[in-house]
Amino acid sequence: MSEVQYRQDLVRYARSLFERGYSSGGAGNISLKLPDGHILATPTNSSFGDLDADELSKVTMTGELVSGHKASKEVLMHLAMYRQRPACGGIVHLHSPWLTALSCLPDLDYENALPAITPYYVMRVGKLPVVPYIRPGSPEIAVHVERLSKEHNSILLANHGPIISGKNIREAVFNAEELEETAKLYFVLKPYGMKTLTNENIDELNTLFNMK
Ligand SMILES: O=C(CO)COP(=O)(O)O
Ligand SMILES: [Zn+2]
Repeated sequence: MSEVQYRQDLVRYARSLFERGYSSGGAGNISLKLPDGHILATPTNSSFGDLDADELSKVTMTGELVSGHKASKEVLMHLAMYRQRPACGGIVHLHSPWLTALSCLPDLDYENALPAITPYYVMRVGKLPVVPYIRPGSPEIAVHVERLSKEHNSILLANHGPIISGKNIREAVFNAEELEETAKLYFVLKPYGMKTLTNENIDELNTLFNMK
């Protein structure tokens, strides 16, 4: 696949997320790993709805701009995740409504914000640890993300939103969609209580269908 195709992919997935309400205004950022080892990211303050493939920010693994517009203020957080997850090829950070609502709950379990309520959540994400609130763009977020990324492909930033990875941009977007749906189900079910999968159920899924 050529770099032009990677650029087109990023623009296409971003627009799809924008059109389905996963991102509004200039919120969120997306990146992918290019075959040359550099990272292609959304420029700071850009909208997922109207990205220009030629203006995307190309940065080195240490964050120096190679070409394009100034990168997202969260690029250090993305780089921290790529460093800890060598098989990761794409990352999505969103302010999607259900996950952001979840990130604001007073009684969040910081070890795992979402219980195992459905098989696809277990297969694609499994656990969702939480980083305490830190202002957007702070390099301190990257320190927490670096610490948690080895074990987790998705992390929730308190009072902010999720950062979700995958082996490529397509898988990262699929993981994001699954996670957002799971957060929505969690809120729908919360007044009624919910039955979660057992450890045996989880082990079976992880043995047969681990997509993380
Ligand atoms: O979501 C965001 C900050 O957390 C958006 O920031 P950028 O526009 O710099 O990517
Ligand atoms: Zn953000």
